[in-house]
Amino acid sequence: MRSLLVQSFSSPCQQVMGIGRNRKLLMERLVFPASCIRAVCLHTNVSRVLITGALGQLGFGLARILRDQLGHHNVVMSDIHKASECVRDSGPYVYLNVQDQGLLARTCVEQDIGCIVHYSAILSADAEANTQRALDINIIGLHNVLEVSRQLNLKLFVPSTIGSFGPESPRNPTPDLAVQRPKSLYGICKIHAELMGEYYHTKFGLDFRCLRYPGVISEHKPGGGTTDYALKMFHDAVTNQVNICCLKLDTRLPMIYIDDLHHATAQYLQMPNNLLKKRTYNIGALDFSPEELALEIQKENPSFQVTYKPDYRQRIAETWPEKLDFSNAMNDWGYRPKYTLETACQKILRSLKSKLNDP
Ligand SMILES: NC(=O)C1=CN([C@@H]2O[C@H](COP(=O)(O)OP(=O)(O)OC[C@H]3O[C@@H](n4cnc5c(N)ncnc54)[C@H](O)[C@@H]3O)[C@@H](O)[C@H]2O)C=CC1
Ligand SMILES: CC(=O)[C@H](N)C(=O)O
Repeated sequence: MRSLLVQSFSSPCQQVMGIGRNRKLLMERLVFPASCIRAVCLHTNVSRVLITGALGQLGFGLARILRDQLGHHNVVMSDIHKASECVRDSGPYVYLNVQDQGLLARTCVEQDIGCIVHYSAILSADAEANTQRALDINIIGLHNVLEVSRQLNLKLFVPSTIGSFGPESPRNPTPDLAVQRPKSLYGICKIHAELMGEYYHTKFGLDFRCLRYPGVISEHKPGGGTTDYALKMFHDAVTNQVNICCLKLDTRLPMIYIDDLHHATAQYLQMPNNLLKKRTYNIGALDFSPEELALEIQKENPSFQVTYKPDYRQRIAETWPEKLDFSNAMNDWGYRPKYTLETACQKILRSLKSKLNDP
């Protein structure tokens, strides 16, 4: 019984970690409740997932989903800052600067890592303001992660972005395969990541996986991205009711609600290699302009007002796609986003309001 339980637990993990096909076939015939599977996970010697840059907008939410699937202790969050108590209480957390290849390799060995989710990055607006830092983290950090993954035979997920396309790409819709001549430094770093990952896959057999994320909307505070204008709108809507938007009112961009993004990422990580026809997929969901977002927010907050004062971020945004074609992700591995602009806005605003009232 114990060995069957151990094998059944491995079903989700095994796909993330790339365990053998025969065990997978056996496991597919065994069905156990999730609680039982999770309990066994904690006591089994499986390799684990490391998330770099995990204290940003996306790391914690993905860690939560992967921990539900793989077991609490099998997902290690890492970043260069001190983690909050809430993060430290949630599971393993280590300091890790991705510019230090030795420390990265050592962390992977000591923590028994089988898969890296590489979230460390300098986003588009911040990269324009700090070229050297962006090159150090987005290029050198990526090279370190690729090399360590190759040397230790790890699975590697690196997100790309709508920013990897440029003004010469078809913009509505933008397919997976298109001309990619990005004009922002961030976009140049990300197309480099896509191409290097695919090169390592072809040349060294690295299990490299990449999704081109749209702008992510969530309750998170705005950070260094161009699409973070939307996060700022949500926060301003629940605090001072006025917002100055850094983009023109009709700048349409592809976006996604954070829960859809995390579920898609976790699902893609678990896909068996034989179902993947590509290593890099677009995942779209929503597309809207600042004006359309403001109107949606006004349905919940009628007194909310926006003034449009485009700055350097407008020049970045207008070279990006308006809408992504994500039919390959739907056909090859069953990607299905759930949230509409309306349902995502309601969820974000209600949650921000309740936090404001009960911090
Ligand atoms: N949030 C979004 O809308 C989108 C994000 N992405 C990609 O998803 C990934 C995660 O994005 P977010 O969480 O939003 O970014 P974020 O900017 O919120 O977080 C990035 C994290 O990287 C960490 N970091 C910076 N330098 C580091 C270093 N030397 N070593 C280790 N960590 C370091 C930062 O401390 C930060 O916590 C990034 O690769 C980003 O390019 C792609 C498209 C859209
Ligand atoms: C779309 C992205 O990659 C990011 N949110 C940014 O705006 O830089």
